[in-house]
Amino acid sequence: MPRMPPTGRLMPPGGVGAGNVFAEGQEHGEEPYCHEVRRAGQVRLFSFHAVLGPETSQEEVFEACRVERLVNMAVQGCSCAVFAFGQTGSGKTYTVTGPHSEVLGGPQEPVSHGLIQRCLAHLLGQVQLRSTDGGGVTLSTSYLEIYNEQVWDLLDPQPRRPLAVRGSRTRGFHVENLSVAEFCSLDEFTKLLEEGLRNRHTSSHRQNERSSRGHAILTVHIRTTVTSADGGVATQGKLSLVDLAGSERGRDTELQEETSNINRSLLSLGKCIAALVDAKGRDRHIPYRDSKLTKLLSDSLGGTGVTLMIACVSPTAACLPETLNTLYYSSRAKRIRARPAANRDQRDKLVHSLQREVQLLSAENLLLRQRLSSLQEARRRELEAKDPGSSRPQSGECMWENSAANSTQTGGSSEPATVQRSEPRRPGSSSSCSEACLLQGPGRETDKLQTPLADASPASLPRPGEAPTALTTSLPSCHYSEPPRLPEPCCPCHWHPLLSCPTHCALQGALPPLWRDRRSNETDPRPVPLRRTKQCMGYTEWFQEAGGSSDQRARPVGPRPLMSQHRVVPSAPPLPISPAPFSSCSEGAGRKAHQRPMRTKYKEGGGLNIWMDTDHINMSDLHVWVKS
Ligand SMILES: Nc1ncnc2c1ncn2[C@@H]1O[C@H](COP(=O)(O)OP(=O)(O)OP(=O)(O)O)[C@@H](O)[C@H]1O
Repeated sequence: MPRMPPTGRLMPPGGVGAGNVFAEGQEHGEEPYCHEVRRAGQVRLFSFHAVLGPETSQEEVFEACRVERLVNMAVQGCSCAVFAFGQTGSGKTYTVTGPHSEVLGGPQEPVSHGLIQRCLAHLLGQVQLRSTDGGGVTLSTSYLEIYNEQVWDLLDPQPRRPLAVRGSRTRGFHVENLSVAEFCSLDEFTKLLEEGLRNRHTSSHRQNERSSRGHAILTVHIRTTVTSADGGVATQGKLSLVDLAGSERGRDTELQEETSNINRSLLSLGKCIAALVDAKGRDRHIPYRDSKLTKLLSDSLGGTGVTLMIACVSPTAACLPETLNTLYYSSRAKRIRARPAANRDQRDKLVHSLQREVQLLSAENLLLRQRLSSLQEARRRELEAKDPGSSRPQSGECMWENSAANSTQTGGSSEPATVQRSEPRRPGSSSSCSEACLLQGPGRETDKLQTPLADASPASLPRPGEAPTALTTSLPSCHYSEPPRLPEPCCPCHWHPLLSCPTHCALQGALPPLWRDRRSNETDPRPVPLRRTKQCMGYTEWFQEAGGSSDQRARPVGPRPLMSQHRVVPSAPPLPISPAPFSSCSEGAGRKAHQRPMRTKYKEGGGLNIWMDTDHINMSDLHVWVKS
């Protein structure tokens, strides 16, 4: 296909070489073609993946640029883009949509179809193939123009005001309220395309009778749904066809503002390309925010997309500086390395993130169990060393009973009870609780706890005043034979394994603190402070909260329910986190300079940020986390 206007076919002596279209494809891997630019004996050599002369047909351009491959990738869920870039009047619009006169003046000859129509014909063929295989595909399109740094909806017949470009973590940069039209056939699409082309801003100037004054971006969204039973995933692919406005040296005062806006946004695009090529590592800054064009092309340029750039040049000697600019620009763009990846459906993404969460929690569980058993082992050895034969709990003894006794003795004083002062024994434990219960019980019982919690519907959750039957029946009777009396607290934070108590726990060095529930002591006249926010709730408290109606929860007067009676007390003893490798805090609070975020845990009613204290973690812990 000839890539130059008919007026530019004459090559003046000593003028620019004959190649006009330079296809830059990030995904091409074959031997590049070279293009020579000569002037006054000087030679500049550029290499491209394809160089197409003036005689090349539209069909040949489509094939040489291998646009079919991009369409196939878009069907598989990638974000693909095709840019036409170059000087004004060099044939960008012609390449992308075909000649103006034909597109807008009646039925277009198939032979002059541009890349857009050819891509769509191929795409519809692919969709048909897929639907015969049992997969569903939904096609929709949007068409916008960036004119004078304002975004206009080309599919809106009466656009009243420019649209805003917004950025979000999930959607990236996008245009608010942009119309998206669904289509099923090439005819339907052609109508939409013609409507869009009619709404474009064009002007006449010396180099082009009908020059585009803005950048046009046509985006085809390809959403696949899974209907086959092969376990495939739903994807959301995107194919963007971009007809950039031509770079030019503005002499015409009428078009001065348009020209400077065009040049400014092309300059921003050039800066982004340079930054993408030069910068290395994750911390690189790409100035996408400099213009709306770069914002909207950010995912195609530097994200997980694949981009093909078609550089159009004019062969006249007068255009040599612009030609060289275009060739430098596109040579640099060629050096961007793409990392194509399919965009999976949000639901699929969620499933994968939850699976990862489960993995992390399993690793955490394993780590905590290991720590627990090593502490128990150390304690047994210590006791054996002190008094041989007395360290193993006798039949009928439970290590936690002493703790309960201690708690009773202190009679509700706020002095913290620690293991150093007395041997802790689980409250309410019976004679059947053995050493194995201490070492392995936590794991078994955590599993038991999790199963009914996972299956519980809100209706099946216990209300205040009711015993949590589903849970109590699944646990050893020794743990629920009487209302558990919790050991005295040392600070407001509960014994959630991931919570740290910077003051008390560090001092005590053995047990993390337990939340002292003063409400269990009806004679205590002191007001009950609200110790923790919902964001910090452990699952046992969530269980209580979920069980009661809001009315019951908000009851201001009267005897308060004995919360400890409804509390599901996990049988695992408080974990020895001293000093704590993990700590948590609600959003934005408690962050220290030496703490680095590990991950975010999703919880209902708010987030729980988990931080890793790098000063207090040992390498084996780190290994587990990094590996997971
Ligand atoms: N290969 C070609 N064969 C025949 N005519 C062409 C060719 N390329 C471009 N033209 C004609 O040259 C003129 C300018 O082309 P076009 O509008 O596509 O340029 P452009 O690069 O989009 O310019 P601008 O940036 O100003 O919009 C048009 O009339 C178009 O039909």
